Amino acid sequence: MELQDFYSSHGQFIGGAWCPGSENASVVVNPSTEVALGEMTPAGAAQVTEAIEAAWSARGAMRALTAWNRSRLLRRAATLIDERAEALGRLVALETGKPVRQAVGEAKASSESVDWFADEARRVFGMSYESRVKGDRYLVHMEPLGVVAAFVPWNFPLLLLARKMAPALAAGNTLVIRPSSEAAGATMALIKCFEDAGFPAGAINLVIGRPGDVTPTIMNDARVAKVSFTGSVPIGRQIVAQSAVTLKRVSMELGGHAPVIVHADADIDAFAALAAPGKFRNAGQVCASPTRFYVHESIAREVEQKLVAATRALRLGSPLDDATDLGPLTTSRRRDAVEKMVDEAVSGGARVLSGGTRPSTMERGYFYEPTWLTRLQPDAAVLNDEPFGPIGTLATFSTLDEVAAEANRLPFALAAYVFTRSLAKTHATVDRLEAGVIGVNTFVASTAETPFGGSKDSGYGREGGPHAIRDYLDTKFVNVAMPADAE
Ligand SMILES: NC(=O)c1ccc[n+]([C@@H]2O[C@H](COP(=O)([O-])OP(=O)(O)OC[C@H]3O[C@@H](n4cnc5c(N)ncnc54)[C@H](O)[C@@H]3O)[C@@H](O)[C@H]2O)c1
Ligand SMILES: O=S(=O)(O)c1ccc(CO)cc1
Repeated sequence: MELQDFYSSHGQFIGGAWCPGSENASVVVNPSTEVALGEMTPAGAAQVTEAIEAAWSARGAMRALTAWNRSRLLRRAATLIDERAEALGRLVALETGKPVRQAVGEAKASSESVDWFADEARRVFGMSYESRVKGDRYLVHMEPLGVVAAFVPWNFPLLLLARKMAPALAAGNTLVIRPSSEAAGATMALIKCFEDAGFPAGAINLVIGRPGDVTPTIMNDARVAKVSFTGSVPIGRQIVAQSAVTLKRVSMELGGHAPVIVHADADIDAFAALAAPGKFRNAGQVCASPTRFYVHESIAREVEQKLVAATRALRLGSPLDDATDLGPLTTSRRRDAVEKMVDEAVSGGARVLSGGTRPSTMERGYFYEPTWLTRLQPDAAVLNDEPFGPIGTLATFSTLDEVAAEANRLPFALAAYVFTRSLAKTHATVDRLEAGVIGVNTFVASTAETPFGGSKDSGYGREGGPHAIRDYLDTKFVNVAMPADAE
């Protein structure tokens, strides 16, 4: 099916039916060609209210499902996502510019996440314990919150959506989802997997619209009990402030600026082989992307040479080509922001070790060369603001005290990475780092079964792992006193 036909036949998903949006059409652009993939009609505020009403009405149908039923539905959705992974990945590649192999990997990881929460649905345990009054019982029930709103960004439109939908549905909630319009088709195709799995009508609602039409409507509606947001720190702050009006619960998965500490005893070849693809995965548009690389001064020269060589071996090109490692940035505003950061750093005296420009080989598209910068001024924007693009910075250190202070200097505390062969150094470094997730000798910091999230300005709440479902549950205490004349 042509993408335009898919946008027209799908669109918004409200109360179990696909329908067009009520607002003027907007164009979805292919970031690697700058050509329109098609047009879709965004949802207006009235449709967002309809979606909240549908989710509110479907609470009963979701509560009528047993945990085993919810588990079966999630398992079916996971299987469908897995079966459709190639098609889902292709949509992500077209809409966001992510290389197709990485995009298919994202679809598979989304399936794993839904599959993992299919099991979690059956492990929502309450408690029963002895009362301080003989014969009475204290019971603690875990219950769904009701209607949950999920705001999902464009950089991992499948995985980040799956990580919100799966625990919310496993716990028995209903959903109103607002994805980024940049990845409209990929999101619709993922929602279709849940529809085809057989969730009750109204349990899952999708509204793709402009923030001004969608967000205030959701935030001001007291029927929405919780909001889970992934995106930038400034928008996260706005949503937390707005949540006060109706006292919604909030989970925030915001930005990062991950430090990487490479100790003197690290395996340099293994590090360089992981660091180049790790840094430039999805063109650096990953909140956990490794960004500030601190290398022990005794190995700095060798690390720099090997890192630059490994980076030059990466293939930049069409996201639809299986051999591509690096596609374009997803939006022109991201490419422009990256370009500005690099140009300002260079004006301030930074040295470019590789990249530092748009590639001369690509005539169109929001491409930017994988870039390494060194000798940066401490106040350079790239060392302080999240680059969210293909830029890595290199600096040296001599002591753990010095590098730990530098790593923790920023208000972000999402991911951090450490490379060493020593267990003692591993523990000493990990203990000092402020981060929600830490990779030691690896850039894999998140799996379906492990908790992902940050603290400080990087937000709060955890996605993935056994902790995640707690954010979607309410606790009810029941004190069962025996009547004096009970039989
Ligand atoms: N944590 C992440 O995974 C993640 C993902 C995407 C973007 N970002 C952050 O966003 C920045 C760049 O992205 P951008 O140019 O799209 O920035 P942005 O701040 O405009 O938007 C970030 C995300 O929030 C959404 N958004 C914007 N306004 C919103 C609102 N009022 N209500 C609900 N959602 C809203 C957008 O659709 C997008 O998905 C990056 O610097 C990065 O910090 C973070
Ligand atoms: O692919 S993952 O490493 O699991 C991952 C983690 C965080 C984010 C948020 O940008 C995206 C992907």
